[in-house]
Amino acid sequence: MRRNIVLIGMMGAGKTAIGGELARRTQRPFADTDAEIERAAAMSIPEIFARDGEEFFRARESEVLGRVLALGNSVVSTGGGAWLRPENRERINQNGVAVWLDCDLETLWHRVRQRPTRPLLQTADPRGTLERLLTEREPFYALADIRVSARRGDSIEQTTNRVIAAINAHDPAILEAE
Ligand SMILES: Nc1ncnc2c1ncn2[C@@H]1O[C@H](COP(=O)(O)OP(=O)(O)OP(=O)(O)O)[C@@H](O)[C@H]1O
Ligand SMILES: O=C(O)C1=C[C@@H](O)[C@@H](O)[C@H](O)C1
Ligand SMILES: [Mg+2]
Repeated sequence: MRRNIVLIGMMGAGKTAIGGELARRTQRPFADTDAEIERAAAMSIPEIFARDGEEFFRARESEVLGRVLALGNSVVSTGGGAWLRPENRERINQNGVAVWLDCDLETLWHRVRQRPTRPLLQTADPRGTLERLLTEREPFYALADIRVSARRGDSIEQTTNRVIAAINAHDPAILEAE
């Protein structure tokens, strides 16, 4: 079994930020599906959504996810919507352990409100959209093997420590030296 550690959760939960730190701490390769999609397309995510639409983006996301999971023993940060596709959940569960960074609406909003990089939030009421997405998605995120609450007051280092502790509590073999 390839024990990837796969971070899932809402936009702004810290998947990219925590994933990078977790990879450094656990000495694993790091892959971020959003960054890989942007690199392969040589376009930003808003540009991909604008030119080719969300369905096209989701298809590229599934491809990239499959490719990075196949590397094995990596830390993989996903985009906020990746976990919602059943085929992606199945792939993640087959190739690693899913860690949900569970973050409250206020913290998410505080982090994403300044940035125009999330096309799904380009609506008349972005905070309301974020709240709706959180409500719709939470039951799916809750299917993850491991849940870590990404609390607002915690530093990236503190949250990473809690992710490592939660993985060890779930199955210490995941982080044992290979
Ligand atoms: N304790 C913390 N944990 C995580 N991120 C933090 C923390 N404190 C500040 N941040 C900042 O909040 C932002 C979190 O956004 P990040 O891009 O990591 O989220 P994401 O889950 O990858 O979102 P997306 O699904 O859009 O890719 C970053 O700018 C990060 O530096
Ligand atoms: O939550 C989502 O559906 C998304 C989150 C981002 O990571 C990007 O993957 C994209 O903006 C879509
Ligand atoms: Mg990210």
